[in-house]
Amino acid sequence: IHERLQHYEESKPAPVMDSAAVLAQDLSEQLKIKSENGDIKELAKLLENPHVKSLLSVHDTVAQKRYDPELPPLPEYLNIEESSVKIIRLVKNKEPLGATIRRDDETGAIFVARIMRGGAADRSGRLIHSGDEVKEVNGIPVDDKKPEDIIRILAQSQGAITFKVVPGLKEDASIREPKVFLRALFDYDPSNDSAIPCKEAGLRFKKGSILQIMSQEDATWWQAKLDGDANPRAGLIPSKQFQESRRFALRQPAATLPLQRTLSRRPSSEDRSSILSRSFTTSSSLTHNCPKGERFSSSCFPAYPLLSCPLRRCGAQSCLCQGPGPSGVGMNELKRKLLISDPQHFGVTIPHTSRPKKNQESDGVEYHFISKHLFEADIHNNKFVEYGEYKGNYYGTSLDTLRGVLTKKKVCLLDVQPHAIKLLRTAEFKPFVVFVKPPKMERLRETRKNAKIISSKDDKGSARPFTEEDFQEMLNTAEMMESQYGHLFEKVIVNDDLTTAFSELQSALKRVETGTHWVPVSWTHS
Ligand SMILES: Nc1ncnc2c1ncn2[C@@H]1O[C@H](COP(=O)(O)OP(=O)(O)OP(=O)(O)O)[C@@H](O)[C@H]1O
Repeated sequence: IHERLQHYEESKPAPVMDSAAVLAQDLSEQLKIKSENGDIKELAKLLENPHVKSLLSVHDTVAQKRYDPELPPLPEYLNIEESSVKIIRLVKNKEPLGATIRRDDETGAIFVARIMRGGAADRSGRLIHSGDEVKEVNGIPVDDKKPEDIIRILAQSQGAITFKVVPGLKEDASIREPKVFLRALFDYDPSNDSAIPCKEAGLRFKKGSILQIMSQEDATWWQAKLDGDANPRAGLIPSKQFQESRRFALRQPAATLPLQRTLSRRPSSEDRSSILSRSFTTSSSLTHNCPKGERFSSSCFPAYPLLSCPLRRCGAQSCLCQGPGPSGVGMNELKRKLLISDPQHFGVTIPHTSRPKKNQESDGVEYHFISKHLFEADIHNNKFVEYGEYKGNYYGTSLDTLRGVLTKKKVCLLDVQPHAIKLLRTAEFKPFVVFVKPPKMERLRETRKNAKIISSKDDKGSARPFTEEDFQEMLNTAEMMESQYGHLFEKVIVNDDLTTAFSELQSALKRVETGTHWVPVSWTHS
């Protein structure tokens, strides 16, 4: 009946009047006076029929929207506990009820542990709440039952289910909770999670999925939905705090990320003519403006969040950050291709240096040449996205040069270290961070057969063919970087075949610039 009536909910039939019973009564009185006609007699008889009278009375009740049952007053002898019992009838079809239960170890009482947002119980007008004590299900007392038995009764029931509950006192705070969106930074499968209170209620998701957090009422188990999922019912996921505490407990002593990429890069103008390869961090004497505790070292790994900060959909982004990628993986090659593909649309920054200008160089072309004193003052005033020192000279990318590219309405292509990405993750720069990673060893050997790497080990920085060690180092570094900084990357591109990787990068950028995508809420405030 419930399902059939739902059909009428859409057409919303409106009553012509809400006092049909009174009208029928009046009519019936008048018809009695003129009872000689056969038809009139029949109509009068019909209107006197108790079933018709009841039908019209029900019609009027519905038309007047007087649904609330008129309950008899509570008997005075009822004790407080009995007076707080509620009988609830829910209509359930094949989908799960959307509630989990728990048993109090001391008293054996069964409680509603949580109501899954958007589930059948939740949609039935929030009649049941977490914290309610369940006394009976379909007339069967549950105090001697295990939660599994009750779940079985519930799973087998269809149609109306009757609960007798003692309402809990706790207010359902989650109704007022704002719904937040987060990006998952790990894969989760509830069937492999021994800690989850109910595996069936768990939500499976993949790293990178956007989760709509429906309830954070429980500090350990949040309720979430996958963004865009038509199923209205939320599932359980470990809360941010809980997942991070578990990961912390399991964490291995952190390995040291090889300084290879940071230390192996060479001053650009000395080694490369291309304006795109303005890397300047080169020797082991390098110093970064990396905040304390965020260098590539074992003792100070950043706390890697497993769920991102709150997100919101937003339009185009202004700055493409590549990196940190392993040396030789092809970042400059991809950057060069992008710039050639649309020089009006993409731009790069020109670095600053404190080294003396060479004869063939011009200020503002290869570098902005400034004095060591001024460079140090700019470091002090946090004017650099990142900087380094090589052979006693400073090299760095300033925030102002980045702003200069952006004011020309260009997308700035930057190749920076993780700490710099963090610095740039603001409403002003809105970076889209791409991590370029190498393919498997066999494919590296195949694709890089004729490619040359610019050697960082010899000081002249000459180009030479890739060696097995280069490939291995590239793979190891990529793995380390992904595991430590994966949460900063919006897109991971495997640079196997260069043309394929390039078109993947191009279409990702196009999507970002033309469509909407998820960015931290804080970026959308300004
Ligand atoms: N997919 C690919 N297939 C074949 N060769 C490639 C591919 N990608 C890049 N290369 C070649 O590998 C070499 C190194 O590439 P590139 O200079 O772009 O790396 P990089 O990541 O910028 O290195 P570094 O950070 O050390 O400057 C170049 O000769 C480039 O042409």
